[in-house]
Amino acid sequence: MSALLIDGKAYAADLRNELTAQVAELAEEGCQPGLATVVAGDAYPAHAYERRVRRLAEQLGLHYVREALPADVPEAEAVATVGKLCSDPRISGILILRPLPPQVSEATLYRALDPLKDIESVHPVNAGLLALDRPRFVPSTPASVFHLLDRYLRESGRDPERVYQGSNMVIVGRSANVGKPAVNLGMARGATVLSCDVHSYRAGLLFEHTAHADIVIIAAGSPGLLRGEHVRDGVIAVDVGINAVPDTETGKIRLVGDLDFRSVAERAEAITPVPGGVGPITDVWLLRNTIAAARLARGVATARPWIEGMRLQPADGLLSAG
Ligand SMILES: Nc1nc(=O)c2c([nH]1)NC[C@@H]1CN(c3ccc(C(=O)N[C@@H](CCC(=O)O)C(=O)O)cc3)C=[N+]21
Repeated sequence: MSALLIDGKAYAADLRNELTAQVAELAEEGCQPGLATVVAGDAYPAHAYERRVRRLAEQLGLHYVREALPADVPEAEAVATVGKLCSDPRISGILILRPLPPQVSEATLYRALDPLKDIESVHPVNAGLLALDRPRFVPSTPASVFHLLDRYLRESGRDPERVYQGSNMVIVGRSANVGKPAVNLGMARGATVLSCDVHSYRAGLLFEHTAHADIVIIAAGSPGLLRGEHVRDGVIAVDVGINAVPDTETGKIRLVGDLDFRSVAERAEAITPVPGGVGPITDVWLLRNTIAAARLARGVATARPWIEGMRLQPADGLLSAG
């Protein structure tokens, strides 16, 4: 079987078009959503992603503010910067880029966020709402995974909910920003979800589990970890890995996923490529959450930033704006 390629770039382009229309709608009401990013230190991944996000925000015509802090920034100063952005009325959403320098605790900085501007749902209140299946914002990477799965299933003529409710979903990787929220999203859709991580691998269980999966979502940060012999024929494989590795022939650095693409594609029904799969949707979804935050701040009833096709109750009915 040679797998169907799920084209994340095309999906991202369609989503971008939707956002263009939403920004135009808000502009008619005199509202310009604003996105602020906080990047501390000089970690390449943080700066590369900030550039992606900034480019898209500017293309969409959002107000954009970038706070760049030095690598030795005291934690209190980073907290004060976030606090300043929280009280800036022009800012609808705030993205704190990872990784942070070691002296700045993610948990401390995330708690400084106004939950209504926390567009990655890293604040405990928003992470809790997501765990309760009532998300205010769905974090962009797991949201992109399920947006892509939803759309692929619908376009292949199936009802996503019925597929999820009858499926074994194996999620490899337990990060707070991808693996764990993805487990919640999978459960909220009725899938039978199994979460694996390095302990599953060390115990020799990982490949036993993936061999029975109908849907595999892998965000392990381990290039080519899952190979064709580790999955069953007909699996739907979603690769969230973004690993920079030297090309074996040219030695040039290239991006690869956590799937051994060629061997898994031989067995899968459908597979996402790296690059060109989940990645390109991520920054678009972040902007989607930013625009949703702007609409929520204006009390626009329809601003229910859940993923279409999910039976998730919107959070804004649950909490006051506090
Ligand atoms: N708070 C926070 N949230 C993040 O989501 C976050 C972060 N910090 N820090 C850095 C990482 C990195 N990250 C990427 C997202 C998409 C691509 C992406 O779209 N990659 C393209 C390829 C890009 C290229 O070719 O250079 C693709 O997969 O097709 C890459 C990297 C999000 N990050």
